[in-house]
Amino acid sequence: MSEDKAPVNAEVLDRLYATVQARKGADPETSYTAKLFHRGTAKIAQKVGEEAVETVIEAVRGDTAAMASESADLLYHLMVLWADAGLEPAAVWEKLAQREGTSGIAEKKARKA
Ligand SMILES: N=c1c2ncn([C@@H]3O[C@H](COP(=O)(O)OP(=O)(O)OP(=O)(O)O)[C@@H](O)[C@H]3O)c2ncn1[C@@H]1O[C@H](COP(=O)(O)O)[C@@H](O)[C@H]1O
Repeated sequence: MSEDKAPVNAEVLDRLYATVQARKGADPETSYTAKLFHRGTAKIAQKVGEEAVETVIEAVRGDTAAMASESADLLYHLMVLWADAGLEPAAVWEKLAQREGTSGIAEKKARKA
């Protein structure tokens, strides 16, 4: 791998979010992200729902390559939804970090107690 190439790992999400943010106010004719912002929250939310459904369809079909592609579409549209709402990825990463080490079963029991 070349030295100057950005690493392909979860940091790609932070870079993607920065790109998405930078597209606010861009030309909807040349930027798909700007086009989504222009179409509004309901349309962006609809796209997130569609991509989520396409992802789970590929999971049930057992096509992991198609699932990876649909998952990328889903994450991209989710980033656009976050940016539209003014939600920073760091707030989500923090939630996940807070949950580290807590079993989902134990958490659910504590909620019901
Ligand atoms: N990661 C993505 C990404 N993933 C998917 N898509 C686009 O999402 C669209 C989804 O296709 P669909 O057929 O579901 O959508 P559609 O038919 O156009 O929309 P509707 O008719 O459903 O309204 C396709 O046009 C894909 O190219 C993306 N578009 C952009 N990005 C990232 O965003 C950056 C900025 O893109 P622009 O804003 O276009 O410059 C790019 O460099 C990428 O890093």
